[in-house]
Amino acid sequence: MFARSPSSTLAIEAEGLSKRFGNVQALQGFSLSLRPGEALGLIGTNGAGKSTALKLLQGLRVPDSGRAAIFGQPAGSSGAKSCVGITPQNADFPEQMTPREMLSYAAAHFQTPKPMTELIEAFGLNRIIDRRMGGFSGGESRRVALALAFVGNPLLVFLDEPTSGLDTDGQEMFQAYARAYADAGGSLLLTSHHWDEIEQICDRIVMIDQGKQILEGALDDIRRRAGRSRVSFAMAEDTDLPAWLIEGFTFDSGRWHAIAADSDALVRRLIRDLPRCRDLQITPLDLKETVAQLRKELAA
Ligand SMILES: Nc1ncnc2c1ncn2[C@@H]1O[C@H](COP(=O)(O)OP(=O)(O)OP(=O)(O)O)[C@@H](O)[C@H]1O
Repeated sequence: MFARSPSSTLAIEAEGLSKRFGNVQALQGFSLSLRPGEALGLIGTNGAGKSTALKLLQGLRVPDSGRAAIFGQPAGSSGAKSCVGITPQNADFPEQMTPREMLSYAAAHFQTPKPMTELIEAFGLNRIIDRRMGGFSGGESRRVALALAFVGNPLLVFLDEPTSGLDTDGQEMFQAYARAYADAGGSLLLTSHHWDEIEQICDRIVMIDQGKQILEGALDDIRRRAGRSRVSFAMAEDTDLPAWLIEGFTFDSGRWHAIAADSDALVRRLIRDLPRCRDLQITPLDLKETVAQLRKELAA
């Protein structure tokens, strides 16, 4: 379904990338290796340096220091570009063209482009594929932009906030396609503020804060490192509860919740002190909670 990488060469190999804009150190000493078939999520607050990192890796900006290679070729070189799919920075498509014309035009530049039918289905373009793009909604343009990233059947795709402006259907379609792309050997680097999207697609995350990498690892390792689970049970908010429980738990949507390092011990205590509690559950933390927990520990 998707192109396979030619060898075991790393899809991305970046070392010590730094970029300053005036007084702002947008990125400092950014290093990254991405293997074929890996999906990596770059996360961080607004202004953390994510788009800057992507632009340096795409060769759209020149770093002040450091170097980056794409499948062994300098970022921004024609060799690197031929391996890469990106979404256009602004989806200001020519108003008179249709998505079919635009995608066909782009496809003609690649040796083994994706079949049009696959892109139409993957990104839900059937209703708009033959409409002129003048007047397209933000979400419609975004769907075309995402299809453009994949049209050349690339070995590596860069996606900067791919689903911003997309409706739920569009988000789900994109997530399924991106995950299938990585499972078939494609490499993917995306930025997103949607934690659930990162969890759906990515194997690994890198977190940036004020231009510096502060957390990196496979999602499973990061969850293990956080070493916490959520313990929750169903009970009315106005129940008379033991004092220790009121201090440690919060109430939300009909359930009491706590984050615990030793969930078994907490459950034993609950059963002893609150035998009436119902539907006791131990669940893993979601990515947002896991990262918040690790950041708390790093700051301590
Ligand atoms: N061309 C530029 N000129 C001046 N400052 C810039 C420029 N590009 C980025 N910056 C600054 O560099 C910092 C990093 O910006 P960047 O766009 O990489 O952040 P980001 O993590 O992608 O943020 P967001 O989540 O808001 O998109 C910010 O403080 C931003 O204002």
